Amino acid sequence: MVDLSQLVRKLYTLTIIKHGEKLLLGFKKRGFGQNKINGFGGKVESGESIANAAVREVDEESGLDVSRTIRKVGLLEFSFEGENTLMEVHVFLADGFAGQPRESEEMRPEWHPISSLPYDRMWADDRLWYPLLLAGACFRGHFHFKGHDTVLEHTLREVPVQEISAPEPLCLPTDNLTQQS
Ligand SMILES: CNc1ncnc2c1ncn2[C@@H]1O[C@H](COP(=O)(O)OP(=O)(O)OP(=O)(O)O)[C@@H](O)[C@H]1O
Repeated sequence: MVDLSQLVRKLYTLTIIKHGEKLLLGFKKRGFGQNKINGFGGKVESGESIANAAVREVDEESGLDVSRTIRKVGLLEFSFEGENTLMEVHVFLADGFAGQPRESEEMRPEWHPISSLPYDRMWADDRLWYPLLLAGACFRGHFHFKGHDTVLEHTLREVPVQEISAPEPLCLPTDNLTQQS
Protein backbone atom coordinates (compact mmCIF):
# COMPACT_ATOMS: atom_id res chain seq x y z
CA MET A 1 0.00 0.00 0.00
CA VAL A 2 1.28 3.49 -0.86
CA ASP A 3 1.98 5.82 2.11
CA LEU A 4 0.11 8.92 0.96
CA SER A 5 1.21 11.01 3.96
CA GLN A 6 4.76 11.20 2.55
CA LEU A 7 3.63 12.78 -0.74
CA VAL A 8 3.33 16.48 -1.68
CA ARG A 9 -0.33 17.22 -2.48
CA LYS A 10 -1.29 19.39 -5.43
CA LEU A 11 -4.81 20.56 -6.06
CA TYR A 12 -6.64 20.13 -9.40
CA THR A 13 -10.14 20.30 -10.86
CA LEU A 14 -11.74 18.10 -13.50
CA THR A 15 -15.13 18.91 -15.03
CA ILE A 16 -17.23 16.61 -17.17
CA ILE A 17 -19.88 18.38 -19.27
CA LYS A 18 -23.09 16.44 -19.99
CA HIS A 19 -25.73 17.39 -22.51
CA GLY A 20 -28.51 14.88 -23.02
CA GLU A 21 -26.96 11.50 -23.78
CA LYS A 22 -23.56 12.94 -24.70
CA LEU A 23 -20.45 14.13 -22.87
CA LEU A 24 -18.24 16.95 -24.06
CA LEU A 25 -14.67 15.81 -23.56
CA GLY A 26 -11.45 17.32 -24.86
CA PHE A 27 -8.45 15.98 -26.75
CA LYS A 28 -5.47 17.26 -24.75
CA LYS A 29 -3.06 18.87 -27.17
CA ARG A 30 -0.23 19.62 -24.76
CA GLY A 31 1.06 19.23 -21.19
CA PHE A 32 0.14 16.59 -18.66
CA GLY A 33 -1.93 13.83 -20.28
CA GLN A 34 -1.09 15.03 -23.80
CA ASN A 35 -2.89 13.03 -26.53
CA LYS A 36 -5.44 11.64 -24.07
CA ILE A 37 -9.13 12.49 -24.04
CA ASN A 38 -10.26 13.96 -20.73
CA GLY A 39 -12.65 16.34 -19.04
CA PHE A 40 -11.63 19.99 -18.71
CA GLY A 41 -9.56 21.10 -15.74
CA GLY A 42 -6.23 22.00 -14.26
CA LYS A 43 -4.42 23.40 -11.27
CA VAL A 44 -6.22 25.45 -8.61
CA GLU A 45 -4.45 28.79 -8.28
CA SER A 46 -3.44 30.48 -5.05
CA GLY A 47 -6.35 32.30 -3.39
CA GLU A 48 -8.91 30.74 -5.74
CA SER A 49 -11.82 28.58 -4.60
CA ILE A 50 -11.97 25.09 -6.06
CA ALA A 51 -15.35 25.74 -7.72
CA ASN A 52 -14.07 28.98 -9.29
CA ALA A 53 -11.00 27.13 -10.56
CA ALA A 54 -13.28 24.53 -12.17
CA VAL A 55 -15.32 27.25 -13.93
CA ARG A 56 -12.17 29.12 -15.04
CA GLU A 57 -10.50 26.01 -16.46
CA VAL A 58 -13.61 25.05 -18.46
CA ASP A 59 -13.79 28.59 -19.85
CA GLU A 60 -10.08 28.66 -20.75
CA GLU A 61 -10.06 25.23 -22.36
CA SER A 62 -13.47 25.05 -24.07
CA GLY A 63 -14.92 28.59 -24.12
CA LEU A 64 -18.00 27.42 -22.19
CA ASP A 65 -19.62 28.87 -19.08
CA VAL A 66 -20.56 26.19 -16.53
CA SER A 67 -20.85 28.55 -13.56
CA ARG A 68 -24.59 27.83 -13.25
CA THR A 69 -24.48 24.10 -13.91
CA ILE A 70 -21.60 22.51 -12.01
CA ARG A 71 -21.89 20.38 -8.95
CA LYS A 72 -19.19 18.52 -7.10
CA VAL A 73 -19.39 14.75 -7.60
CA GLY A 74 -16.03 13.26 -6.74
CA LEU A 75 -12.70 13.44 -5.04
CA LEU A 76 -9.87 11.47 -6.62
CA GLU A 77 -6.22 11.10 -5.69
CA PHE A 78 -3.52 10.07 -8.14
CA SER A 79 0.01 8.99 -7.26
CA PHE A 80 2.75 7.71 -9.52
CA GLU A 81 5.38 5.04 -8.79
CA GLY A 82 8.70 6.72 -7.95
CA GLU A 83 7.22 10.26 -7.78
CA ASN A 84 6.57 12.28 -4.64
CA THR A 85 3.48 14.17 -5.84
CA LEU A 86 -0.11 13.33 -4.93
CA MET A 87 -2.65 14.93 -7.27
CA GLU A 88 -5.87 15.79 -5.39
CA VAL A 89 -8.51 16.12 -8.10
CA HIS A 90 -11.94 17.64 -7.38
CA VAL A 91 -14.38 16.28 -9.94
CA PHE A 92 -17.43 18.26 -11.10
CA LEU A 93 -20.34 17.37 -13.33
CA ALA A 94 -21.89 20.16 -15.41
CA ASP A 95 -25.39 19.36 -16.61
CA GLY A 96 -25.54 21.83 -19.49
CA PHE A 97 -23.57 24.99 -20.27
CA ALA A 98 -23.77 28.43 -21.84
CA GLY A 99 -21.86 29.37 -25.00
CA GLN A 100 -20.39 27.52 -27.95
CA PRO A 101 -17.54 25.02 -27.58
CA ARG A 102 -14.33 26.24 -29.20
CA GLU A 103 -10.89 24.75 -29.56
CA SER A 104 -8.19 26.21 -27.32
CA GLU A 105 -4.40 25.90 -27.33
CA GLU A 106 -4.72 23.13 -24.76
CA MET A 107 -7.86 21.19 -25.70
CA ARG A 108 -9.95 20.25 -28.72
CA PRO A 109 -13.56 19.70 -27.55
CA GLU A 110 -15.35 16.60 -28.86
CA TRP A 111 -18.85 15.21 -28.21
CA HIS A 112 -19.00 11.51 -27.29
CA PRO A 113 -22.16 9.42 -26.80
CA ILE A 114 -22.35 8.08 -23.23
CA SER A 115 -23.01 4.64 -24.71
CA SER A 116 -19.58 4.56 -26.44
CA LEU A 117 -17.04 6.56 -24.48
CA PRO A 118 -13.45 6.36 -25.83
CA TYR A 119 -11.97 4.71 -22.74
CA ASP A 120 -9.03 3.32 -24.76
CA ARG A 121 -7.89 6.92 -25.36
CA MET A 122 -8.58 8.16 -21.80
CA TRP A 123 -6.68 7.81 -18.50
CA ALA A 124 -6.84 4.20 -17.25
CA ASP A 125 -8.71 5.24 -14.07
CA ASP A 126 -11.58 6.78 -16.03
CA ARG A 127 -13.24 3.50 -17.01
CA LEU A 128 -13.44 2.63 -13.31
CA TRP A 129 -15.11 5.78 -11.94
CA TYR A 130 -17.11 7.16 -14.93
CA PRO A 131 -19.83 4.51 -14.35
CA LEU A 132 -20.40 5.95 -10.85
CA LEU A 133 -20.49 9.52 -12.22
CA LEU A 134 -22.94 8.48 -14.95
CA ALA A 135 -25.15 6.67 -12.41
CA GLY A 136 -25.50 9.97 -10.51
CA ALA A 137 -23.38 8.84 -7.55
CA CYS A 138 -20.74 10.74 -5.59
CA PHE A 139 -17.44 8.93 -5.21
CA ARG A 140 -14.00 8.97 -3.70
CA GLY A 141 -10.94 7.05 -4.76
CA HIS A 142 -7.18 6.72 -5.04
CA PHE A 143 -5.27 5.37 -8.03
CA HIS A 144 -1.58 4.51 -7.97
CA PHE A 145 -0.01 4.47 -11.43
CA LYS A 146 3.11 2.95 -12.95
CA GLY A 147 3.93 5.31 -15.78
CA HIS A 148 0.87 6.91 -17.33
CA ASP A 149 -0.95 3.80 -18.55
CA THR A 150 -1.04 1.23 -15.75
CA VAL A 151 -3.03 1.35 -12.52
CA LEU A 152 -1.05 -0.77 -10.01
CA GLU A 153 -3.58 -0.48 -7.19
CA HIS A 154 -6.69 1.51 -6.45
CA THR A 155 -9.52 2.14 -4.05
CA LEU A 156 -12.91 3.51 -5.10
CA ARG A 157 -16.18 3.87 -3.23
CA GLU A 158 -19.47 5.65 -3.49
CA VAL A 159 -19.86 8.24 -0.72
CA PRO A 160 -22.64 10.51 0.56
CA VAL A 161 -22.48 13.96 -1.05
CA GLN A 162 -21.52 15.57 2.29
CA GLU A 163 -18.23 13.69 2.26
CA ILE A 164 -16.99 15.46 -0.87
CA SER A 165 -18.83 18.79 -0.75
CA ALA A 166 -16.96 20.42 2.15
CA PRO A 167 -15.87 23.90 1.05
CA GLU A 168 -12.37 23.34 2.37
CA PRO A 169 -9.95 21.29 0.29
CA LEU A 170 -7.84 18.58 1.90
CA CYS A 171 -4.82 20.64 1.02
CA LEU A 172 -3.83 24.15 0.01
CA PRO A 173 -3.48 25.32 -3.58
CA THR A 174 -0.14 24.48 -5.13
CA ASP A 175 1.33 27.98 -4.83
CA ASN A 176 0.57 28.13 -1.11
CA LEU A 177 2.30 24.82 -0.63
CA THR A 178 5.36 26.17 -2.41
CA GLN A 179 5.36 29.31 -0.28
CA GLN A 180 5.21 27.28 2.91
CA SER A 181 8.08 24.96 2.10
C1 LIG B 1 -3.77 10.06 -13.56
N1 LIG B 1 -5.13 9.98 -13.95
C2 LIG B 1 -5.91 11.02 -14.31
N2 LIG B 1 -7.17 10.73 -14.67
C3 LIG B 1 -8.01 11.71 -15.06
N3 LIG B 1 -7.69 13.01 -15.10
C4 LIG B 1 -6.43 13.33 -14.72
C5 LIG B 1 -5.50 12.38 -14.33
N4 LIG B 1 -4.35 13.02 -14.01
C6 LIG B 1 -4.56 14.32 -14.21
N5 LIG B 1 -5.82 14.52 -14.64
C7 LIG B 1 -6.42 15.81 -14.99
O1 LIG B 1 -5.64 16.38 -16.02
C8 LIG B 1 -5.64 17.80 -15.90
C9 LIG B 1 -4.21 18.22 -15.79
O2 LIG B 1 -4.14 19.59 -15.67
P1 LIG B 1 -2.90 20.44 -16.20
O3 LIG B 1 -2.98 20.53 -17.67
O4 LIG B 1 -1.65 19.91 -15.62
O5 LIG B 1 -3.24 21.79 -15.52
P2 LIG B 1 -3.28 23.28 -16.12
O6 LIG B 1 -4.38 23.38 -17.16
O7 LIG B 1 -3.40 24.18 -14.96
O8 LIG B 1 -1.90 23.29 -16.82
P3 LIG B 1 -0.88 24.39 -17.31
O9 LIG B 1 0.02 24.61 -16.13
O10 LIG B 1 -1.69 25.58 -17.71
O11 LIG B 1 -0.20 23.68 -18.45
C10 LIG B 1 -6.45 18.13 -14.67
O12 LIG B 1 -7.79 18.39 -15.03
C11 LIG B 1 -6.39 16.83 -13.88
O13 LIG B 1 -7.50 16.69 -13.04
